[in-house]
Amino acid sequence: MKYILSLDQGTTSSRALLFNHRAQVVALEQMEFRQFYPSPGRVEHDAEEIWRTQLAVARACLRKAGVRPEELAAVGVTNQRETTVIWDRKTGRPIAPAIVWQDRRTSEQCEALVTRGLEEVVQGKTGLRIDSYFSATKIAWLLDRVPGARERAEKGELAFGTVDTWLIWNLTGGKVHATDVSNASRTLLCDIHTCRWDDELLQIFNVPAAILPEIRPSSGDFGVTAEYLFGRTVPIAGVAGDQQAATFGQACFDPGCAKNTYGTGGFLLMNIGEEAKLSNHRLITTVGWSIGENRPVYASEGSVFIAGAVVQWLRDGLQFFKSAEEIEDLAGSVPDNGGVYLVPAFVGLGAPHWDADARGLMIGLTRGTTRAHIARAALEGIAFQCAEVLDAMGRDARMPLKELRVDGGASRNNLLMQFQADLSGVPVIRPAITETTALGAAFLAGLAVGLWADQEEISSLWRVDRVFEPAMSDDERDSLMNQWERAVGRARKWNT
Ligand SMILES: Nc1ncnc2c1ncn2[C@@H]1O[C@H](COP(=O)(O)OP(=O)(O)O)[C@@H](O)[C@H]1O
Ligand SMILES: O=P(O)(O)OC[C@H](O)CO
Repeated sequence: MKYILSLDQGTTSSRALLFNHRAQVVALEQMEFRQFYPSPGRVEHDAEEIWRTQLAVARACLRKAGVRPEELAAVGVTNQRETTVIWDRKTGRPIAPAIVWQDRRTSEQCEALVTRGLEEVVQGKTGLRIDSYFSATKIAWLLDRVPGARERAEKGELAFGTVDTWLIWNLTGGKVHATDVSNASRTLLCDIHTCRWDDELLQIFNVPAAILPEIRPSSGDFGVTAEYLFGRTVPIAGVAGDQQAATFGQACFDPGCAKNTYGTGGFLLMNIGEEAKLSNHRLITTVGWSIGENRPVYASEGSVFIAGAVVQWLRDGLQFFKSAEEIEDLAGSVPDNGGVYLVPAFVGLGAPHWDADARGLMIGLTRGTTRAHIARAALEGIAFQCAEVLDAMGRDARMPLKELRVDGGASRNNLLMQFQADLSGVPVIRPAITETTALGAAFLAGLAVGLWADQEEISSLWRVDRVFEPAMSDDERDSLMNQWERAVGRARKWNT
């Protein structure tokens, strides 16, 4: 029996999962690590702690399952995206804390680039917006602030990587400095049409080429693990950013197939095929993955900043209930929202509004409003935001969405899933294995080493747990969406 060890390095925890050839989870280990908030808007990680926890859970996972390293067919890596690490190639030590994707310290630099009129050329090449979310301005910030760093980077003494690259470097004992196309496409430095680093972009963002990793296909050769880590070498054969990996793990192989992850935030990705079409509706275009030498597959992406986090807020901030699951019964105890709308714009609004100054609001309150109505409005607010992104995706792709595949903690909520199906007018499908991120990396690795023959075989491993069919009339849906849009209109630009 052969297994795939999948390393899932997320924003708040490092996880390792072992999958067998039937794509079943054999063991899972997880460790949280520290978040640093040195000042408002800044979020940092200790890259060495990321590596330590990742290695620890990988070893613990093998121990727990009683699987020997020689039984591993390959290792897959998937990761929080955009987070930026720079280290010394000789010592392997980071020159500064990692700047996390949520960190807004480079917002001003981004605004300056937009003012210089560079948005169009950057969007045309990268599919992204000029925003501090992505890696490029984080790299320049580190090079300009850490004494001597820029000079050392130009001499080739320093290495940059997103978290995948950092893990691969450490897994291979410093032998491989590489990233995959999906992670490269999140840096603002990669031309997504050619999947190469682009000189004009490097110049715009002031990043020296000598610091960059090699870009490789997501399913392919990333070297082997150093012998001292697991007792023998194992090929690293699949690498992808976590949202792209989840899309692969959901077997969204056909254009028009979309997935939504309902975690802290919501990440919607739709397969748009082998051409990097840009969005006309304020979404971003990103590389999904590439298999060996095949053309890459692209995805349209919309991020909703607050999804499951609104449930956490009701639980911890307002003490509505003790555990997140309880929201379903509370919200289900009333037949509808009673006219209440909750726009969870706690940190502004993401796609498709991109309004950093929007703030949360609750509207439609009457003397008859109860906690149950508010709980229901909170769940509905998650679905409304996702429906707006889906609508933008549908209009961009000019193809009707066939179904929405879901995963993430809040996808366990049946009321929410039914409401999402009702609003979107398409079936919402929850798979049997909801560990789709780790599974996607495992699939990419397994394909490269021949554990699975092709994507058809993978599709046959993906199984449905439950389908939520839309059951709402068009009139009712239109009227709800209309009210939601009015509520969003009032939340926008509040912080100005
Ligand atoms: N039954 C539920 N109904 C609604 N939200 C839930 C439920 N269970 C968990 N959540 C929410 O899902 C989120 C956790 O999901 P998870 O996929 O683990 O997120 P992340 O990977 O972003 O940490 C939390 O924000 C939590 O409030
Ligand atoms: O680690 P997650 O699941 O919060 O995902 C983070 C995303 O990759 C950020 O773009």
